Amino acid sequence: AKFAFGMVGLGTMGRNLLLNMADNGFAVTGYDKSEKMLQIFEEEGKPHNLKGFSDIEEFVDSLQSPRTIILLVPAGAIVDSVISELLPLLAKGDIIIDSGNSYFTDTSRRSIELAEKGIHFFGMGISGGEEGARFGPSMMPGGDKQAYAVVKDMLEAVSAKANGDPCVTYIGPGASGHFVKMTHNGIEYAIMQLLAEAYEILKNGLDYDNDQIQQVFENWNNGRLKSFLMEITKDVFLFKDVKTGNLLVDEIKDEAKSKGTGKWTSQVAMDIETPIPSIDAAVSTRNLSKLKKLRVELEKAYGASEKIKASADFIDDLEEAFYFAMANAYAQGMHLLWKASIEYKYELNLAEIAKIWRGGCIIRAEFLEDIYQAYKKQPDLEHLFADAGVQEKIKKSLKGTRNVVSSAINAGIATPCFTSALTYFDTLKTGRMPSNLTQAQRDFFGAHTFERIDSEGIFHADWNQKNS
Ligand SMILES: O=C(O)[C@H](O)[C@@H](O)[C@H](O)[C@H](O)COP(=O)(O)O
Repeated sequence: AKFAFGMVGLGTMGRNLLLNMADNGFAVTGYDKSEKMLQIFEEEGKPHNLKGFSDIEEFVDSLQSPRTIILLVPAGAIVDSVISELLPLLAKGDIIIDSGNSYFTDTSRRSIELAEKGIHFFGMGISGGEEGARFGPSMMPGGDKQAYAVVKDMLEAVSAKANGDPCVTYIGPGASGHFVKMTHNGIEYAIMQLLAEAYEILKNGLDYDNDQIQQVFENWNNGRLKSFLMEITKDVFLFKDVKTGNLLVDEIKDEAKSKGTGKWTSQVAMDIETPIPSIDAAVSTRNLSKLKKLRVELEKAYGASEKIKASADFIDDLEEAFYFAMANAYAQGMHLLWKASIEYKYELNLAEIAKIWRGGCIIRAEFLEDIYQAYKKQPDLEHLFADAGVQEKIKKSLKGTRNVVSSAINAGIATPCFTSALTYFDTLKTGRMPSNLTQAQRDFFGAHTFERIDSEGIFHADWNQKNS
């Protein structure tokens, strides 16, 4: 019998997703040029008697029609070369699903090119890492709505479940799936940066040792800050380095790497004028962390940060500040999706996106239930902070947040993500901003014109003229 689904790329993610599909009773096969990958796949696939191919023609020929081929290969040119290898072997109505972290404009180009050839193309974000792929990821497929019917049952079966709901839904047309995944990663960067800043405040601001730090994250994971990233963070502070006997985290270089999805999110947000400063701060801070030599030199020149003069309830304030800043990171990401849906005509359902992010993905968290309820209640909600339920919680966290951010600033402890969240919030809730002065200055030095508050029209003033 022919296979229902085929995977190109038998790296860990590709293999794990195939095993997950086989566990759910789907007839699957895989293709990879590397005999080694094929061997590992067949070894791991023994319980299901899984067989793969290193010959692409045999692979395509083994699939039932319409053929559904999932690509899990590195983003970029490799995706295009795999597609051009497959194309001559495919027929109208066949489906290709690119599940790597592809850049959304590449996905929209590919979906247009392939549609002209009668091939249905999906750009599908998959989140949850290797573990997620194996036992239940969150998936964000965008592409041809009709063709989605062919893969819907399979995706729902293999996906993570949150309150019994599958963590997958049809996201929208074209590159909407990869756009949503990119934004997911932007939020992921911000939450990870917030955890790093909380760690810095506890360690260098309050002189907490690793056990005390572990306890704080453990407590937080038992409360409203419960999340996948909080969970792995509390476990990181328990993980010993066999070599030194110390915690492994203390043996790791303080230089963060990145593969680009966070940067893309910030770049697009700038392009469509929807500020996401907490995510920008996380991207910039990873880049600053790479300047190790300069940082050490400047610490010598200017001195290190000081201890925080912490009030008795400072740890409670820190929990409030984390809640506030975390909410800001999600709110900025959701606002970017709201704007992108208009800008790129993605018709995004923000409630459904929050719903599928409640399980399986890296940013899964208790708070996503609040986000889901807010957008379910008001599907056209422009900004999460306009939701009454969220407003109450945000208001309660403000006092603690201001105390933590000002204490860190006074101690010289860098908190770019906490601070940018607070300044973003304070700017966003300012009805009359000082940008009238910016307009005056632009018109003064560049005749860039301005609008008046009392009448329609575009105005320019002769700023050098003496007041009569
Ligand atoms: O949702 C996920 O499963 C992750 O986000 C996944 O996509 C990957 O781990 C990131 O791309 C890492 O990104 P950086 O290397 O840029 O941190």
